[in-house]
Amino acid sequence: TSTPPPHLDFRAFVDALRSDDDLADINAEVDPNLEVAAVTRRAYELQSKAPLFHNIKGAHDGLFRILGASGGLSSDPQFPYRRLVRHVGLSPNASLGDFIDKMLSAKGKPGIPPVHVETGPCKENKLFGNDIDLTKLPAPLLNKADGGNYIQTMGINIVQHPTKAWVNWSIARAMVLDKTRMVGLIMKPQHIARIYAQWMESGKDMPFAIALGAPPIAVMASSMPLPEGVTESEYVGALCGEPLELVKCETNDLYVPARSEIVIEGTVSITERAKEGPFGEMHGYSFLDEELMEPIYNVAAITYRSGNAILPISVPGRATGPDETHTLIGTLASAEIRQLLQENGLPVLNVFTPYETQVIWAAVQVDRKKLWELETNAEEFCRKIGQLVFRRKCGMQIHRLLIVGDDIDPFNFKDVIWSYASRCRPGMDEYHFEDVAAYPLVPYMSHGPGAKLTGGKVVANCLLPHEYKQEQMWVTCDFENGYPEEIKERVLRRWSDFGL
Ligand SMILES: Cc1cc2c3c(c1C)C(C)(C)C[C@H]1C[C@@H](c4ccccc4)[C@]4(C(=O)NC(=O)N=C4N2C[C@H](O)[C@H](O)[C@H](O)COP(=O)(O)O)N31
Ligand SMILES: [K+]
Ligand SMILES: [Mn+2]
Repeated sequence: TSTPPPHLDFRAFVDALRSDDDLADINAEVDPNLEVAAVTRRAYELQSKAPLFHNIKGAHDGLFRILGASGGLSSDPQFPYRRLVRHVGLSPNASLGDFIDKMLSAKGKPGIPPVHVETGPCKENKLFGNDIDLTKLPAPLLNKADGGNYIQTMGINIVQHPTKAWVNWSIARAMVLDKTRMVGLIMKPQHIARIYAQWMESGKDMPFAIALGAPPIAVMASSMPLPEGVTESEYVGALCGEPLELVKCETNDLYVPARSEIVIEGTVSITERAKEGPFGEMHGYSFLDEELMEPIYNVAAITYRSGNAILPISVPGRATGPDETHTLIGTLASAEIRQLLQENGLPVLNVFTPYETQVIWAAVQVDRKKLWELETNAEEFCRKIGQLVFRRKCGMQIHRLLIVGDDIDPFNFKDVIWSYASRCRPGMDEYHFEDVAAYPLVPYMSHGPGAKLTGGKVVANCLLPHEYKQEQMWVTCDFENGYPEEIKERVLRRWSDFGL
């Protein structure tokens, strides 16, 4: 069979990065104890090529190579989002707006259920029972403060509701605990936690599978807060217009993408917990007192591709050069927030979480002409948006919404911060929400002055009062807006002659 396109096959995705000259094949031996992660972290921060480590110290029997920064910005400044949009089959010059449009393009369409195939590349090698020793795998230590080796940061956590009506795909971190066990974060209101709670009620351990090196477009849907009850694999089918191909797990009834690099399967205990973390997280902090007791994953089988399977990793941290917790989590939550606001009839054009705000803030771009028709005002409009976004799961990790006009590009932080700094009057233009669910991983919540789990959210109105009812009463003083077309054309034509 011919190799599927990059958005449906991880290996093809890696080859596409190589043909884009956006991949560094590193054959020198590299240590999974911090060195691999440090290289990856610097690759994000310098927006270098994605590092593919072919020679990991301690790798054996084809387990494993490591790919870092699969969701980082591309190394070509002309196409900064190329690596991202390759996940969803868009052309190299596609924008973040195109990426969001693509991920929302299956809304309202019926899901296309995956098809079950007999076997696939992920079945080429199988480990059971005594052959399994997670402590012998080169699972990377990602940050000097981490509490363990996080083998799972970019795989798809697959769990099924006990009624079998819903199979959820998400990304949730997990670290090696011992020979056959991991421990991983399972936190409300995430769907893995909702389904886990159902298994607890049923009194049975929760079957799981983690598919690492899964089809890139499936990784995107796994990182997207799709509505409760939506089976991500069916949404991906609708996105692609064709069903995903899945194979059955060895030790439970779950199904995984047939072309995955590595599959870890087993059951999550509903009784046993262990200390999880600390973990260098998405806001750029690793708190040394992070004492989480999280559920234990009991590993019953590991299956993997021949030819040296590849483990993708994410090394979260400061978004000086964004990593997957910014480029995937932020952008995909933005998509669902836009969908929510548009479905509620609000004149919202786009939503985006600026990397410079560590994706804790989201800019909401409003069509001002349509806003006039609502005959509303800042207080009423901002409160309505806050009530919608802050009371839904897709808004969980956003703590500040900036309401900006259509003269502002939400993907351009200089635009966003200009309107916030100059049009949002302190003490009068911000509407606070203290009774909504917070995102506890935000440092001023987990280690801040107030309650940890609720509040700390605000909607900032970055529109002047008259923009709610008429044309803006100012000329923006920049080259684009401050001069007639004829002058701008003349200046552009003569620019090089001026020697500027
Ligand atoms: C792309 C990506 C997403 C992540 C994560 C990571 C990466 C790379 C790592 C690197 C492992 C870091 C932590 C960060 C950590 C995290 C925890 C809560 C909120 C945001 C992040 C968490 C996690 O450990 N637990 C969790 O519940 N959700 C996570 N998400 C967000 C979820 O994948 C996202 O929210 C989806 O929508 C879930 O699907 P669902 O809607 O429930 O079907 N991880
Ligand atoms: K998901
Ligand atoms: Mn879900």
